Amino acid sequence: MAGARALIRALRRVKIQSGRSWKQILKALVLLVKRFLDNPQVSELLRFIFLGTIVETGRVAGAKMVSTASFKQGELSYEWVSAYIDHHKVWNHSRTFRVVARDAEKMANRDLAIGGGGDGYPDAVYEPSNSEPELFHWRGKHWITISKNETEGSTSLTLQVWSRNRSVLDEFVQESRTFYRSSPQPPPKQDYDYSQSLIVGHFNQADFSYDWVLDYLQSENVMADANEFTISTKQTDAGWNREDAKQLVRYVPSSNTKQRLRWRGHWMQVEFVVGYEDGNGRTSGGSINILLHSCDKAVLGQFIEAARVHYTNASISRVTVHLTDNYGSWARAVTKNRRAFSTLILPGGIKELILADAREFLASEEWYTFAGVPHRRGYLLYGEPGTGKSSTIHALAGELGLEIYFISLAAPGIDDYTLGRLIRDTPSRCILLIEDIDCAFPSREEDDDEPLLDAKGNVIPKEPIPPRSQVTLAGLLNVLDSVASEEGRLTFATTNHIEQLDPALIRPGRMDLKIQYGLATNEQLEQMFDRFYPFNEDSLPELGPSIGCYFSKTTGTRLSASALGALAKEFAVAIPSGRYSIAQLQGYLLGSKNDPEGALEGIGAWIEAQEKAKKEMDELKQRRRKEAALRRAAEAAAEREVAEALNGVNGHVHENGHVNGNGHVKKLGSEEGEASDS
Ligand SMILES: Nc1ncnc2c1ncn2[C@@H]1O[C@H](COP(=O)(O)OP(=O)(O)OP(=O)(O)O)[C@@H](O)[C@H]1O
Repeated sequence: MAGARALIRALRRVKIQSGRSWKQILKALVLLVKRFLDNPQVSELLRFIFLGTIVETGRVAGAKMVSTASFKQGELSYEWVSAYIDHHKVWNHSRTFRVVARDAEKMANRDLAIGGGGDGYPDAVYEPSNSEPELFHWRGKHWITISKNETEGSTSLTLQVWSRNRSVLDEFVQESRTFYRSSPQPPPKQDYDYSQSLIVGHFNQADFSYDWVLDYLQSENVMADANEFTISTKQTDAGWNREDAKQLVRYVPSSNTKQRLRWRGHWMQVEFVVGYEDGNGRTSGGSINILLHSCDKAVLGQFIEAARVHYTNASISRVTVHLTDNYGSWARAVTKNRRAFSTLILPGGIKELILADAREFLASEEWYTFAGVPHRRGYLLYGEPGTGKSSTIHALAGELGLEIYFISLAAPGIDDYTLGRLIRDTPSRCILLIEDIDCAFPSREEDDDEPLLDAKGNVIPKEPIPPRSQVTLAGLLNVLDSVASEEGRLTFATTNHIEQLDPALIRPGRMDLKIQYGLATNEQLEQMFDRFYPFNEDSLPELGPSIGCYFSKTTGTRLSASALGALAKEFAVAIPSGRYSIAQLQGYLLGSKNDPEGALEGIGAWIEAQEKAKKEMDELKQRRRKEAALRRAAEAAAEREVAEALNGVNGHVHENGHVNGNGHVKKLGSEEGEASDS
């Protein structure tokens, strides 16, 4: 408007100054404009401006008609949209692909694979790559152009939704998300860090939750989808292949394989990171990483709780023993079949006493708190080897439903510091088992005798000397008294040499109940025979000898319960009481598993052989000791002779000042000697 007014004012001034009429002035003006437009450059410029205005107006109007969104790989939203458009076969008309070799069976859109006809060889699969925009007629009413861009390792999808209403894009994204969440097809394996959007849980092998999760995942058959395995024949790996738990070859997850499974409506990715093996064949440092397709932390909590409950239930029939690694951490757990308490053969009332004591202790936590007494209890089981100390602890753990945390004080890497850490890391209500506690104190005299030889000149093995421990008495006492030991923990220590233990270690408060395990009494021997040869009425004699059904060698008839009882009594009295361990006799009876009469018949000869071997060994030891004593006496006499001879010389040397103040003779040829000679 301002421009038009200025033009009118200018024309007025021209009219006044020139004295021409308005008609003449306008005519001149039209002529001027016409000349100007006749100039081709000017007209071209004007046309350009005109067209530009139209295009720009169209573009602005068009931009209001389309919603654009891009999705970058590495973001979960990319996976939603990608899975959704794969499902709708958007790329089927594309002409730009990358061809990869995959198993077409596992592809979301199998139309993009050139199948090999099930020949067991990978198929050629077309993966859409940098593409021209593809048109997708979504829900039959909205047009969406989708293009894929790959530049320098970064991939993205760009969507243009042709609608004036942005809510169409919202709905599309929402639908992709829902589709992805509820898809029966497992989500693709993720290599990206989704910790910003999803819950990620790391379960380290050193933590007990690792065992829960491992056990739980085994039961969920997580390996079903895997295509990378380590083949194992170890019994401890049983479970990853559930089809036949007894088969010898097992498929265990290889390092860093990622498996997907759906858990209570949530997809999760399980990454199994294999640890490293130490010199003793124990692995540590492994982990299980779980990427949970949820951002609700409560879901992770539920998962852990489910794993814990599953583990606890599964352990009811088994006893779990936790072992340490070479670095002083809890490394792995092994499970053993529970040993029935009734299979322990101990003199009257001992096992009942231990069980009742432990039960009473576990049930009286409140009392301990009330009385201000640390809630812990120590048991020392001592006595001859092979008399049932370890077996008692395993049976007790099964009976009380507790796990065993086993520490060998002689294990490499266990010192005062690591021992303290191990104890701190054990949960409350467990059995802490410290085996061969005497090896913590190197007071035991080393047997430095020369090896004993038998009649044939073979070396007779010595009684094994427990390896020395780096743990000190003070360190062990500290750990036993520490606050960390006050949480309802039963500490069991075993030893074959109670006489070598410091009284401070076994005083009440540290070791509250001390139980001696002796060699088998007649009562125990009878019980043992009964356990080996029980009578089972239900066993069918026609099937031949079996557990609970034995036959007489002389008559060929089945042995009755009373006949077996009589054999047991005879067996017990045939063996001198307190002479052999249960383990020794167990070894003997294993040779006549289905033959009680044979076991009784052979026991005399067995005892004879044992006694003979023992006598020979004692004689040999005695002879050797005598020889060693004689040899030492001869050596001492020879040393004395040399010393006396030297003393004679020293009488002379002394004058030259060569005997030191302590009466010790300086070594000839030593610096001092040489100096004085010169
Ligand atoms: N009292 C027992 N009752 C039942 N079985 C026993 C008994 N004593 C020994 N055994 C059997 O003998 C074997 C060794 O027993 P165990 O390891 O419990 O003995 P230990 O006293 O702990 O020996 P060590 O002192 O050498 O460790 C086991 O197979 C066990 O079944």
